[in-house]
Amino acid sequence: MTTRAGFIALIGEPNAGKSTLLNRMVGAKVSIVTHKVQTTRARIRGVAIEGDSQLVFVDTPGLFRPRRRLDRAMVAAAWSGAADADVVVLLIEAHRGLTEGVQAILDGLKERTDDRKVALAINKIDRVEAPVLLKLTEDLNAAYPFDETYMISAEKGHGVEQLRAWLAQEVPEGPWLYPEDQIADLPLRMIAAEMTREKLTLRLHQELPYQLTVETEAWENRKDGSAKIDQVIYVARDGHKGILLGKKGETIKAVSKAAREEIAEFVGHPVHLFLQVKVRPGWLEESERYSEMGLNFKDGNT
Ligand SMILES: Nc1nc2c(ncn2[C@@H]2O[C@H](COP(=O)(O)OP(=O)(O)OP(=O)(O)O)[C@@H](O)[C@H]2O)c(=O)[nH]1
Repeated sequence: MTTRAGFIALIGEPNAGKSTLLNRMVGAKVSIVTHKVQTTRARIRGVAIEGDSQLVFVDTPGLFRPRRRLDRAMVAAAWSGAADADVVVLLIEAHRGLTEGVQAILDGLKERTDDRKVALAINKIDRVEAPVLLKLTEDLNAAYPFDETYMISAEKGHGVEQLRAWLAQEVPEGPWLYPEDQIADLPLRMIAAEMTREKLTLRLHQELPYQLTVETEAWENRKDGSAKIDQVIYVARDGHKGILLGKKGETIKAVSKAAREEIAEFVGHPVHLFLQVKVRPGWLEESERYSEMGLNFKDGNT
């Protein structure tokens, strides 16, 4: 059997219906954090199985919070946050159409240099008449060369199956990223590691060494209701350590603060986060590092 697996970034303005769509695609059984969707900013939001494909949904949390204007810089940052996605889905609202915010996202998409596929999903089609929808499809495809356009209603379920089937065929061939029995409940420690990794990505942008991973080594729930969490950031080279620490340690301090706040919000109690940077040249070859991330060890993973 040929399996496929990949990461999918669902992007869009606030209120576009990302959570609704995600929940529908993922289904209650395998969603991770559906009960806290609005407040959750874990990068991995859910895992869906479609035939022989495993679809791992990631998001770019916090970057599309309600604002009057989405400026280009923010959209660019959002894009770099979604950088490890294999496929991108831009979700827009049918009745709002090509807003300034959507335009900003399109501008951000155009700045990309890779050839990743991007699908357009026009959501909330239940709120508009057919002619409006056709005109909108035309306008949006004139504004950006989408690989596919789907007209959906995340709430009512229209068109969602088709979108999911397309995603299943677009993710790359390869072993599943999560063992089937782990999907229902990605361990908290892994989610916490993802959060720290995300803060590193946001802070370091292009500078971020590709060969980097974050692990939660220890998690101690204390009597006072707080948790002490120890995480290790593994880098492949000595030089990378300096980048991560920053001048007088200011980079790592800022990352630690941001990650601590986010993890605390997620778990709902105070957190003491301790980050350590370790150089381990061979970590990419160590299967243990992969299982710690909830991934299957596989060679040649790019
Ligand atoms: N009429 C209609 N409403 C929808 C549809 N999909 C989502 N909604 C509604 O749109 C609102 C926003 O949906 P969410 O899924 O929370 O949107 P989101 O993009 O995750 O929002 P943020 O978390 O703010 O980024 C909710 O009230 C949904 O019920 C749809 O297909 N039709």
